[in-house]
Amino acid sequence: MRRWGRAGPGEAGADRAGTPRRGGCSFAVTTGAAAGAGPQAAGLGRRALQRRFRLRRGGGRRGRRLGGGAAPAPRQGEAWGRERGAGPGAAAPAGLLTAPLPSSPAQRPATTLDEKIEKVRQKRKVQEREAKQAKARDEDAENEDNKTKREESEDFSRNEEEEDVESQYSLDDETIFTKADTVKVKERKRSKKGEKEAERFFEDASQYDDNLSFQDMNLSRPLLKAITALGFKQPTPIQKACIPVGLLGKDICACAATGTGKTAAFILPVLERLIYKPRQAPITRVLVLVPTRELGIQVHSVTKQLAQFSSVTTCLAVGGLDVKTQEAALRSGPDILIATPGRLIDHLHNCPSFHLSSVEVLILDEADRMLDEYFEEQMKEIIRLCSHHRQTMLFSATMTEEVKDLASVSLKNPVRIFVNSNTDVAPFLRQEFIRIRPNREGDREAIVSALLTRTFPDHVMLFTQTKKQAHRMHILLGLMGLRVGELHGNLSQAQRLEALRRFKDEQIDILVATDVAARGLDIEGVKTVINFTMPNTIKHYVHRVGRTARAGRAGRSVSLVGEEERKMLKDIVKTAKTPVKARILPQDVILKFREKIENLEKDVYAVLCLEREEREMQQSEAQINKAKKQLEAGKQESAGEGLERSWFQTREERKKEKMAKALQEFDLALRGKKKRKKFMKDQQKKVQMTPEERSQFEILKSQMYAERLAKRNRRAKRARALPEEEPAAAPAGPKRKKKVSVFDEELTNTSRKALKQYRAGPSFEDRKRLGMAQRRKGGNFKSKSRYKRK
Ligand SMILES: Nc1ncnc2c1ncn2[C@@H]1O[C@H](COP(=O)(O)OP(=O)(O)OP(=O)(O)O)[C@@H](O)[C@H]1O
Repeated sequence: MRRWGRAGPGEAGADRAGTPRRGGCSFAVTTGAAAGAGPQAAGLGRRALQRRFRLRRGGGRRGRRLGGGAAPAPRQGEAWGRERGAGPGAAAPAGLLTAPLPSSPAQRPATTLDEKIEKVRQKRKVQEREAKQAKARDEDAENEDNKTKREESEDFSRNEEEEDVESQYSLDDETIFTKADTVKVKERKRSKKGEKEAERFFEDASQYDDNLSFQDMNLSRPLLKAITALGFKQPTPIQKACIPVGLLGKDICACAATGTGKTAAFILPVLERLIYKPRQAPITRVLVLVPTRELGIQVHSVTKQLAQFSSVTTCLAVGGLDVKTQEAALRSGPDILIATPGRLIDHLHNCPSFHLSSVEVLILDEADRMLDEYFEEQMKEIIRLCSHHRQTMLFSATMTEEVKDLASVSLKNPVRIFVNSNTDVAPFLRQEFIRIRPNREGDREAIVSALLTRTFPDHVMLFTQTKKQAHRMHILLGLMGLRVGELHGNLSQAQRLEALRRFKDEQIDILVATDVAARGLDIEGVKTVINFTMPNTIKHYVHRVGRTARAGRAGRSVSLVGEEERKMLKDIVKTAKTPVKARILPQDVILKFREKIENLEKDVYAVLCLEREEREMQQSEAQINKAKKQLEAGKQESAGEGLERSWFQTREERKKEKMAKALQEFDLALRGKKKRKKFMKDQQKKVQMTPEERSQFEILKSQMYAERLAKRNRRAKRARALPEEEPAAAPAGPKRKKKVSVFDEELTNTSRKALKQYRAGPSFEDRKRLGMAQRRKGGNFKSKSRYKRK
């Protein structure tokens, strides 16, 4: 039962692609700047035509599966395409959003990955047709009577050109479709210990008035109008709980499941405050920090939609978009600033008139991520620069409860609002798992391909652990004839946004992504999330599967679980509120797909080769451009224009800092058994380092240990702690007594008698003996005496 939801599809505010409605927003300008994004390649037009041809004929696998009623592929270049004046199929080269490209070879159009895949597919198709014709000719020679039959077949093969490709790359074997997967309910093993009560360390307002409506919340008319325009009928539980507390100006630490409307829960009270108490001068009063650029764009878009009937101004400052435009927008003092930490610090250091001392409200969306080690230094810097008298609000679906983790934002009497526990998945999510046996790890690609071809053909997000994996899956699935895109950190910002847009506009059916797309993204209509491998932590899992089953809708996640990932699966089953399912694919289907993938390996290689060639070309062109730019910069510098931007932390610095921190902890851990044990435990709990970082850390660790050891050996030792020097191997023969000097004897003799004598000073006989000796040498006994005491 849905208790809340939108008023209906296609209503106002449906545009969540980040297209702003009002001017003055940096995103609008910068996306506009990206307009030049490469021309639309001819290959794409051909592809669209082929697809239309296939649908018209009612043939083709996809057409059949969709009941022949599938709409033709959306016209490329619609929506954003018109605004940006670019063919969406063409990915913009890196840096396009940040600087105008010089007019020279770099403007040479690059082909997209999809075009390369299509090229390889076409080539393969020609080869196969030729092979088929050759085979037919052989048969013809053998049997003259079948001549007419052969002609028919050739005719057919010419006409059904497209069908050939489909059957080769997709599925010629009908059993693959007819044989269904088995789905069983997974038994839940309840923890005997029982659930640990959450530590209650500040005021708790997790209980909310279920009958509260937006009208009861004392929100201004412009906000109520915007809420209606967005199609929100009832507030969601987190909105019911948070908005009244937020309006009181209290600090909040909130947790609610994915897709339950946390963005509106923190933006609405803030907008109300800004409308109620208008600014005297143009200053930034609200700062919203988010971990990823795409999320920044989305939060900015939601904020603009909610503020559309008020005079509140907003600004977006995230990486990958034009710096100069953002600087200009910041100088105008927007009321609300939405930013990623890195770009914000960049502006704070390089834009003299911009500061955070006027910030009245600080919001951390995905707060647990913002407070983890990755952003630690940047967050310290930002919080240092913010006003002390501010309201702070923290939101996440996996909100931490550890006081020490929250300490850095110095919350003042914060109110804890946990509508869900921090391991709860979205309420209408159906979770499925596919077991990968230890010796069948190589089946993952085949299983995912089978799922996407047979069961979940569209509106799917496929999460992989690495960028390389994501890229390979894009190629592989593309070669199978599926409409795929990829989203990860190896792409330029323009390419990332383009992939997202194509997925939202249903130009592609499957988006292969890394964890960069796991948090916060609200893409309407995602039906299925597939995990190629389980993520590192349950938190990551909750966010990944949270890309579906949003806003009261149903969704499904299918995760492949290897032997090593079973522990996480057990934890998920334990905390699940609805039964978790186990899906089993028929073995012969998996085998069929394995075979298909093996046959496609050559084509994958061909696509990779095309990519490499193109990359090399682009690199040399980029070098030429760089040299050109340097020449120009030289001229500008001499004209006094070349001002360098200063950076808070370079990537290298951040890496070094991370390493230094780990080493510091290790150093501490060396000092005691207890600390060492704790350190080891903490290390296990922490998010894993990359293999390179781990090996570097291990090297540094051993170096450090050696240094400590050397230092310890160099340290001056106490006489009594000195180890006895090992006597050299004594020569054979009678033992000779070692001659000990008086000096040695006196200094090393620690017997009670000798010490007493030392304290009492030299005896009369000694003094006499030494005095005589001194006088003989012509010295003064008193001043030169070895017994002289201080
Ligand atoms: N009161 C409401 N009624 C109907 N739909 C709503 C309401 N509030 C928010 N939504 C919609 O719910 C969807 C999810 O909202 P939002 O992105 O804020 O979720 P979230 O809790 O921040 O998710 P995540 O944890 O993944 O970041 C959005 O499409 C939003 O428009």
